[in-house]
Amino acid sequence: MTRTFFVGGNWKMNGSVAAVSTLVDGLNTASLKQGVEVVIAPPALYIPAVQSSLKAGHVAAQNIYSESKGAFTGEISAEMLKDVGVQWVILGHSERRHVFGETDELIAKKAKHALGVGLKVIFCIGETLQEREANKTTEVVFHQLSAVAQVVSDWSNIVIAYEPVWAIGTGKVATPVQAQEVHHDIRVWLKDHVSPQAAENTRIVYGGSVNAGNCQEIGRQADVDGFLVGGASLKPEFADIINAAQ
Ligand SMILES: O=C(CO)COP(=O)(O)O
Repeated sequence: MTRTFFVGGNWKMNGSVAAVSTLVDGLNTASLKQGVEVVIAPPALYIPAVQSSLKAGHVAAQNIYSESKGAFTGEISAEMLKDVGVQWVILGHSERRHVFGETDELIAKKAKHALGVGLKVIFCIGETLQEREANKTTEVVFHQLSAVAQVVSDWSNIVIAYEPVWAIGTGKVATPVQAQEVHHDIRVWLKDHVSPQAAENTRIVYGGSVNAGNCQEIGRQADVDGFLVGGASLKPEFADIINAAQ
């Protein structure tokens, strides 16, 4: 099975009514390669606006809580996303892990809940610079993967985003070789710990300072099935990144 190239745009906590409209108009009028799965994750408040106007892709939430409803001030649930027609959610993003202290266990609980409700999950993993320098990259990402594998057996609605923490928002992109190495290791891990089918079919996308200049070469690597883009997804060059699909 060939894996459909996937390009996500994570807008993080950026945007305004005017900026959202400009960004969506830009994507709607850009000439985009066919056959690429494009998913945009705006701040939750702007999801309906993007959803009703974006032609070239789907919408994701940037987070959910692990419960369906109740006294969880400030949170939104997987059920609410389904209710308004959202299909995707990003979970385990490095900023959720490091700024908001989300643990592997909480992220796994959220993933299980989201998948159970019928959402698709962009599941982010990645090591810090300190961990990479201590040669702990695979140990860290395998641990992050294991937490989800313990509670989820069907990976068909998961896209794995390998986002090395040191490359996020820093301008320090992983080299194509570095990205390929970790993506390959993740695929082997899936084969050994989930199934050969999951290894073959699961998209593993790269995130961390992806831009129009570096996306071609990273996207050409055998185990890179797309990108999760932060800063550059807020610029016209996002269209070039979509068009870097192999
Ligand atoms: O965190 C990211 C996408 O989720 C990557 O962010 P940047 O592309 O801004 O480095």
